[in-house]
Amino acid sequence: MNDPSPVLPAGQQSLPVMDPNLDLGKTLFTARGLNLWYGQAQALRDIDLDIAEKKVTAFIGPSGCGKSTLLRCFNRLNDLVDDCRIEGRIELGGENIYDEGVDVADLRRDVGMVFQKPNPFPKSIYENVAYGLRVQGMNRRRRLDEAVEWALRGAALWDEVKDRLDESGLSLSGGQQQRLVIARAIAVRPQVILLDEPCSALDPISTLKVEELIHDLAREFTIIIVTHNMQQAARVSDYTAFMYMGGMVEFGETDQVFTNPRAKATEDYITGRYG
Ligand SMILES: Nc1ncnc2c1ncn2[C@@H]1O[C@H](COP(=O)(O)OP(=O)(O)OP(=O)(O)O)[C@@H](O)[C@H]1O
Repeated sequence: MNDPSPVLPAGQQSLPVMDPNLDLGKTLFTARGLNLWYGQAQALRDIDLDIAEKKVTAFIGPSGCGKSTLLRCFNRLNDLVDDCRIEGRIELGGENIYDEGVDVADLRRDVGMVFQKPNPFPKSIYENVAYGLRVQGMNRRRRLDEAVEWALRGAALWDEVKDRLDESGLSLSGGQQQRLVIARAIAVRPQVILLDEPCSALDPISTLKVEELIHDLAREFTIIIVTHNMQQAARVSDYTAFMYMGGMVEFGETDQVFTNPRAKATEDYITGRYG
Protein backbone atom coordinates (compact mmCIF):
# COMPACT_ATOMS: atom_id res chain seq x y z
CA MET A 1 0.00 0.00 0.00
CA ASN A 2 1.19 3.52 -0.69
CA ASP A 3 1.98 5.71 2.25
CA PRO A 4 -1.40 7.30 3.03
CA SER A 5 0.22 10.24 4.79
CA PRO A 6 1.11 13.18 2.58
CA VAL A 7 3.31 14.65 5.31
CA LEU A 8 6.56 13.46 3.80
CA PRO A 9 7.44 12.57 0.24
CA ALA A 10 7.76 8.81 -0.37
CA GLY A 11 11.09 7.55 0.88
CA GLN A 12 11.86 10.71 2.78
CA GLN A 13 11.93 10.02 6.47
CA SER A 14 12.67 13.42 7.82
CA LEU A 15 12.86 16.90 6.49
CA PRO A 16 14.26 19.89 8.30
CA VAL A 17 11.14 21.95 8.83
CA MET A 18 12.96 25.23 8.67
CA ASP A 19 14.90 26.27 5.61
CA PRO A 20 18.52 26.08 6.84
CA ASN A 21 19.31 29.31 4.97
CA LEU A 22 16.42 31.17 6.52
CA ASP A 23 17.41 34.39 8.25
CA LEU A 24 14.54 35.69 10.36
CA GLY A 25 16.40 38.72 11.67
CA LYS A 26 15.33 39.43 15.23
CA THR A 27 13.03 36.77 16.65
CA LEU A 28 10.36 37.57 19.21
CA PHE A 29 8.95 34.15 20.06
CA THR A 30 10.81 30.86 20.16
CA ALA A 31 8.63 27.76 20.47
CA ARG A 32 10.40 24.49 21.22
CA GLY A 33 9.08 20.96 21.60
CA LEU A 34 5.49 22.14 21.81
CA ASN A 35 2.96 19.34 22.25
CA LEU A 36 -0.70 19.86 23.10
CA TRP A 37 -3.54 17.48 23.95
CA TYR A 38 -7.27 18.07 24.27
CA GLY A 39 -8.10 15.20 26.61
CA GLN A 40 -6.56 12.14 24.96
CA ALA A 41 -6.41 13.68 21.49
CA GLN A 42 -3.10 15.19 20.50
CA ALA A 43 -3.57 18.42 18.52
CA LEU A 44 0.04 19.69 18.29
CA ARG A 45 3.12 17.55 17.80
CA ASP A 46 6.71 18.59 18.48
CA ILE A 47 6.37 22.10 17.16
CA ASP A 48 9.60 24.10 16.86
CA LEU A 49 9.07 27.56 15.46
CA ASP A 50 10.59 31.02 15.60
CA ILE A 51 8.49 34.13 15.05
CA ALA A 52 10.25 37.16 13.56
CA GLU A 53 9.76 40.53 15.21
CA LYS A 54 7.70 43.14 13.33
CA LYS A 55 6.95 40.76 10.50
CA VAL A 56 3.83 38.88 9.46
CA THR A 57 3.89 35.11 9.94
CA ALA A 58 1.01 33.08 8.46
CA PHE A 59 -0.13 29.61 9.54
CA ILE A 60 -1.74 27.64 6.74
CA GLY A 61 -2.92 24.06 6.37
CA PRO A 62 -6.06 21.96 6.02
CA SER A 63 -8.97 22.27 8.38
CA GLY A 64 -8.28 20.75 11.79
CA CYS A 65 -4.48 20.67 11.38
CA GLY A 66 -3.98 22.78 14.51
CA LYS A 67 -3.47 26.34 13.22
CA SER A 68 -5.81 28.04 15.69
CA THR A 69 -4.61 25.81 18.52
CA LEU A 70 -1.02 26.84 17.83
CA LEU A 71 -2.01 30.51 17.57
CA ARG A 72 -3.77 30.33 20.94
CA CYS A 73 -0.61 28.95 22.54
CA PHE A 74 1.07 32.34 22.08
CA ASN A 75 -1.26 34.11 24.52
CA ARG A 76 -2.12 31.02 26.58
CA LEU A 77 -5.74 31.13 25.52
CA ASN A 78 -5.81 27.33 25.54
CA ASP A 79 -5.43 27.55 29.33
CA LEU A 80 -9.14 28.34 29.35
CA VAL A 81 -9.99 24.99 27.74
CA ASP A 82 -10.77 22.26 30.28
CA ASP A 83 -8.71 19.15 29.79
CA CYS A 84 -6.07 20.87 27.66
CA ARG A 85 -2.47 19.88 28.43
CA ILE A 86 0.63 21.52 27.01
CA GLU A 87 4.27 20.43 27.05
CA GLY A 88 7.25 22.36 25.76
CA ARG A 89 8.12 26.01 25.92
CA ILE A 90 7.48 29.30 24.18
CA GLU A 91 9.97 32.01 25.00
CA LEU A 92 9.10 35.67 24.70
CA GLY A 93 12.03 37.94 25.45
CA GLY A 94 13.95 34.98 26.88
CA GLU A 95 11.22 34.03 29.36
CA ASN A 96 9.06 30.90 29.02
CA ILE A 97 5.47 32.15 28.92
CA TYR A 98 4.41 28.79 30.42
CA ASP A 99 6.56 29.18 33.53
CA GLU A 100 4.73 29.25 36.81
CA GLY A 101 4.46 32.79 38.04
CA VAL A 102 3.94 34.33 34.61
CA ASP A 103 1.10 36.85 34.87
CA VAL A 104 -1.26 35.67 32.15
CA ALA A 105 -3.22 38.95 32.17
CA ASP A 106 0.04 40.83 31.46
CA LEU A 107 0.90 38.34 28.72
CA ARG A 108 -2.49 38.81 27.05
CA ARG A 109 -2.06 42.58 27.20
CA ASP A 110 1.25 42.19 25.41
CA VAL A 111 -0.13 39.64 22.95
CA GLY A 112 -3.47 40.92 21.65
CA MET A 113 -5.91 38.83 19.67
CA VAL A 114 -8.53 39.39 16.98
CA PHE A 115 -11.03 36.65 16.11
CA GLN A 116 -12.81 35.55 12.98
CA LYS A 117 -16.10 37.23 13.79
CA PRO A 118 -15.87 40.92 14.72
CA ASN A 119 -16.83 41.23 18.39
CA PRO A 120 -17.16 44.89 19.38
CA PHE A 121 -18.55 45.53 22.85
CA PRO A 122 -22.09 46.96 22.98
CA LYS A 123 -20.59 50.36 23.74
CA SER A 124 -19.76 53.47 21.74
CA ILE A 125 -17.00 53.42 19.14
CA TYR A 126 -14.91 55.58 21.48
CA GLU A 127 -15.46 53.37 24.51
CA ASN A 128 -14.64 50.24 22.55
CA VAL A 129 -11.17 51.60 21.88
CA ALA A 130 -10.76 53.26 25.28
CA TYR A 131 -11.76 50.10 27.15
CA GLY A 132 -8.34 48.52 27.62
CA LEU A 133 -6.77 51.88 28.40
CA ARG A 134 -9.30 52.53 31.17
CA VAL A 135 -8.59 49.05 32.56
CA GLN A 136 -4.93 50.07 32.65
CA GLY A 137 -5.88 53.13 34.70
CA MET A 138 -5.81 55.83 32.02
CA ASN A 139 -8.61 58.20 32.98
CA ARG A 140 -7.58 61.66 31.84
CA ARG A 141 -9.88 62.61 28.98
CA ARG A 142 -7.19 64.33 26.93
CA ARG A 143 -4.82 61.34 27.04
CA LEU A 144 -7.67 58.98 26.25
CA ASP A 145 -8.75 61.13 23.31
CA GLU A 146 -5.23 61.08 21.91
CA ALA A 147 -4.83 57.34 22.38
CA VAL A 148 -8.24 56.56 20.85
CA GLU A 149 -7.44 58.70 17.82
CA TRP A 150 -4.01 57.10 17.49
CA ALA A 151 -5.50 53.59 17.56
CA LEU A 152 -8.33 54.42 15.15
CA ARG A 153 -5.86 55.99 12.74
CA GLY A 154 -3.60 52.96 13.11
CA ALA A 155 -6.54 50.72 12.24
CA ALA A 156 -7.37 52.87 9.17
CA LEU A 157 -10.78 53.72 10.59
CA TRP A 158 -10.43 57.27 11.91
CA ASP A 159 -11.67 59.10 8.81
CA GLU A 160 -14.78 56.94 8.66
CA VAL A 161 -15.78 57.33 12.32
CA LYS A 162 -14.29 60.58 13.64
CA ASP A 163 -17.70 62.33 13.50
CA ARG A 164 -19.62 59.50 15.13
CA LEU A 165 -17.45 58.35 18.02
CA ASP A 166 -20.45 58.28 20.37
CA GLU A 167 -22.42 55.88 18.19
CA SER A 168 -22.51 52.21 19.05
CA GLY A 169 -19.68 50.06 17.72
CA LEU A 170 -22.40 47.66 16.63
CA SER A 171 -23.74 50.28 14.18
CA LEU A 172 -20.67 49.85 11.97
CA SER A 173 -20.44 47.52 8.97
CA GLY A 174 -18.76 44.13 9.46
CA GLY A 175 -15.51 45.34 7.91
CA GLN A 176 -15.53 48.49 10.01
CA GLN A 177 -16.29 46.44 13.12
CA GLN A 178 -13.25 44.27 12.44
CA ARG A 179 -11.06 47.37 12.10
CA LEU A 180 -12.61 48.70 15.33
CA VAL A 181 -11.64 45.47 17.08
CA ILE A 182 -8.12 45.85 15.67
CA ALA A 183 -8.07 49.44 17.01
CA ARG A 184 -9.14 48.11 20.40
CA ALA A 185 -6.33 45.55 20.26
CA ILE A 186 -3.59 48.03 19.31
CA ALA A 187 -4.76 50.80 21.70
CA VAL A 188 -2.93 49.17 24.61
CA ARG A 189 0.20 48.95 22.43
CA PRO A 190 0.88 45.23 22.55
CA GLN A 191 4.03 43.77 21.02
CA VAL A 192 2.11 41.10 19.14
CA ILE A 193 -1.27 40.79 17.45
CA LEU A 194 -2.70 37.33 16.82
CA LEU A 195 -5.26 37.25 14.01
CA ASP A 196 -7.45 34.15 13.74
CA GLU A 197 -8.97 34.21 10.25
CA PRO A 198 -9.73 37.92 10.60
CA CYS A 199 -11.25 38.30 7.14
CA SER A 200 -13.31 35.16 6.79
CA ALA A 201 -16.54 36.94 7.77
CA LEU A 202 -15.83 39.97 5.56
CA ASP A 203 -16.76 40.95 2.01
CA PRO A 204 -13.94 41.27 -0.58
CA ILE A 205 -13.54 45.05 -0.25
CA SER A 206 -13.38 44.93 3.55
CA THR A 207 -10.97 42.01 3.25
CA LEU A 208 -8.71 44.09 1.05
CA LYS A 209 -8.77 46.95 3.58
CA VAL A 210 -7.90 44.64 6.46
CA GLU A 211 -5.11 43.04 4.40
CA GLU A 212 -3.63 46.48 3.67
CA LEU A 213 -3.93 47.27 7.34
CA ILE A 214 -2.09 44.10 8.36
CA HIS A 215 0.75 45.12 6.11
CA ASP A 216 0.93 48.60 7.69
CA LEU A 217 0.60 47.29 11.26
CA ALA A 218 3.68 45.12 10.79
CA ARG A 219 5.81 48.28 10.88
CA GLU A 220 5.04 48.50 14.56
CA PHE A 221 3.75 45.11 15.68
CA THR A 222 4.62 41.45 15.29
CA ILE A 223 1.71 39.74 13.56
CA ILE A 224 0.73 36.07 13.42
CA ILE A 225 -2.23 35.25 11.21
CA VAL A 226 -4.19 32.04 10.69
CA THR A 227 -5.85 31.90 7.31
CA HIS A 228 -7.64 29.38 5.15
CA ASN A 229 -7.04 31.59 2.20
CA MET A 230 -3.72 30.83 0.57
CA GLN A 231 -3.81 33.91 -1.66
CA GLN A 232 -4.24 35.94 1.48
CA ALA A 233 -1.24 34.28 3.14
CA ALA A 234 0.79 34.94 0.00
CA ARG A 235 -0.30 38.58 -0.09
CA VAL A 236 0.11 39.59 3.54
CA SER A 237 2.82 37.48 5.11
CA ASP A 238 6.60 37.57 5.18
CA TYR A 239 6.89 34.00 6.50
CA THR A 240 4.59 31.02 6.13
CA ALA A 241 4.26 27.90 8.25
CA PHE A 242 2.47 24.93 6.67
CA MET A 243 0.91 22.55 9.19
CA TYR A 244 -0.57 19.11 8.75
CA MET A 245 -2.17 16.88 11.38
CA GLY A 246 -0.76 18.86 14.29
CA GLY A 247 2.78 18.93 12.94
CA MET A 248 4.84 21.64 11.31
CA VAL A 249 5.71 20.43 7.83
CA GLU A 250 7.48 23.44 6.42
CA PHE A 251 8.39 26.93 7.48
CA GLY A 252 10.09 29.53 5.34
CA GLU A 253 9.85 32.82 3.53
CA THR A 254 6.40 33.13 2.03
CA ASP A 255 7.73 33.48 -1.53
CA GLN A 256 9.79 30.32 -1.15
CA VAL A 257 6.96 28.30 0.39
CA PHE A 258 4.56 29.27 -2.39
CA THR A 259 6.89 29.19 -5.38
CA ASN A 260 9.40 26.55 -4.41
CA PRO A 261 8.08 24.41 -1.53
CA ARG A 262 10.60 22.02 -0.04
CA ALA A 263 8.07 19.39 1.09
CA LYS A 264 5.85 17.53 -1.33
CA ALA A 265 2.98 17.86 1.15
CA THR A 266 3.24 21.65 0.98
CA GLU A 267 3.24 21.55 -2.80
CA ASP A 268 0.21 19.25 -2.80
CA TYR A 269 -1.66 21.59 -0.49
CA ILE A 270 -0.89 24.84 -2.25
CA THR A 271 -1.72 23.35 -5.63
CA GLY A 272 -5.07 22.23 -4.25
CA ARG A 273 -4.48 18.48 -4.24
CA TYR A 274 -6.00 18.25 -0.77
CA GLY A 275 -7.36 20.63 1.76
N1 LIG B 1 -11.55 23.32 22.58
C1 LIG B 1 -11.27 22.15 22.00
N2 LIG B 1 -11.56 20.99 22.61
C2 LIG B 1 -11.29 19.80 22.04
N3 LIG B 1 -10.71 19.67 20.82
C3 LIG B 1 -10.42 20.79 20.15
C4 LIG B 1 -10.67 22.07 20.70
N4 LIG B 1 -10.25 23.01 19.80
C5 LIG B 1 -9.76 22.33 18.74
N5 LIG B 1 -9.85 21.00 18.95
C6 LIG B 1 -9.38 19.93 18.05
O1 LIG B 1 -8.01 20.14 17.80
C7 LIG B 1 -7.69 19.90 16.43
C8 LIG B 1 -7.08 21.17 15.83
O2 LIG B 1 -8.10 22.17 15.78
P1 LIG B 1 -7.80 23.66 15.34
O3 LIG B 1 -9.07 24.44 15.50
O4 LIG B 1 -6.59 24.14 16.01
O5 LIG B 1 -7.47 23.44 13.79
P2 LIG B 1 -7.42 24.51 12.60
O6 LIG B 1 -6.29 24.09 11.72
O7 LIG B 1 -7.39 25.89 13.13
O8 LIG B 1 -8.81 24.20 11.91
P3 LIG B 1 -9.78 25.15 11.03
O9 LIG B 1 -8.97 25.57 9.85
O10 LIG B 1 -10.89 24.24 10.65
O11 LIG B 1 -10.20 26.27 11.92
C9 LIG B 1 -8.99 19.47 15.77
O12 LIG B 1 -9.02 18.07 15.76
C10 LIG B 1 -10.06 20.03 16.67
O13 LIG B 1 -11.23 19.24 16.63
